[in-house]
Amino acid sequence: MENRKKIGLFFGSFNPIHIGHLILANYILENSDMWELWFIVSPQNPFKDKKSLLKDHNRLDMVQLAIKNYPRMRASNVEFLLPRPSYTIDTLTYLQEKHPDLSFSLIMGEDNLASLHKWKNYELLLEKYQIIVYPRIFGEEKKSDYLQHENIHQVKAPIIELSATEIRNMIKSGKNTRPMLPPEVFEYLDGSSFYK
Ligand SMILES: Nc1ncnc2c1ncn2[C@@H]1O[C@H](COP(=O)(O)OP(=O)(O)OP(=O)(O)O)[C@@H](O)[C@H]1O
Ligand SMILES: O=C(O)c1ccc[n+]([C@@H]2O[C@H](COP(=O)([O-])O)[C@@H](O)[C@H]2O)c1
Repeated sequence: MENRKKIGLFFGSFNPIHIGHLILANYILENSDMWELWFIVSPQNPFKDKKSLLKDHNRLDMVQLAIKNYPRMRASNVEFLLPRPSYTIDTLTYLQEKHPDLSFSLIMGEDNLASLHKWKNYELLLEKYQIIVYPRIFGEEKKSDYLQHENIHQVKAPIIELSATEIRNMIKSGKNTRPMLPPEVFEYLDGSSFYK
């Protein structure tokens, strides 16, 4: 019988964190036996376009601002300190060794599950960790073969189809993004030149 405290890990670049992320995180905390949910801010990925990617610490700052009134959410910079590119299995292994008293699960959209077979050591990841999968509207017609796996748990979280890319584009063209961002994140960006 598992009696370690459960922690849900939500990985992303959070460039910036938006209300889609926050609504999902809150839904999972309120509808599961998770003790806490940790946002793992991914560092600048050398394989991705860096042009509009803010520095690691700016994205971490925004996550911290967004969750300051959510005591069961935390922001983690663990991947800033690990070798790059960051592979999820390596981060999970590191965290599990550092916190043997905690039990980590991965939170993932259906879109990411569809490409899980391309991830580093995905079989090990599936075997050792629980994965919570939430719905996304995405192009892939075929549902993942792993949906039936015993370590995959589907949740019916509401789908708020916002993307950070859309928000960055709106800021660039001078449009109002206030309703899409946590208020503290809106203020942080509004007073800066980021994405403009
Ligand atoms: N609206 C949303 N609702 C729930 N999950 C989301 C939403 N948007 C993105 N995610 C998921 O959150 C994680 C982190 O997202 P990420 O930082 O890549 O945001 P994004 O909005 O997809 O960014 P970008 O548009 O820059 O690619 C990813 O696993 C992604 O699939
Ligand atoms: O470990 C891997 O091989 C791996 C491959 C692709 C993506 N990921 C993780 O999935 C997270 C979301 O990926 P993406 O491409 O939707 O930004 C990202 O933060 C990575 O931590 C991990």
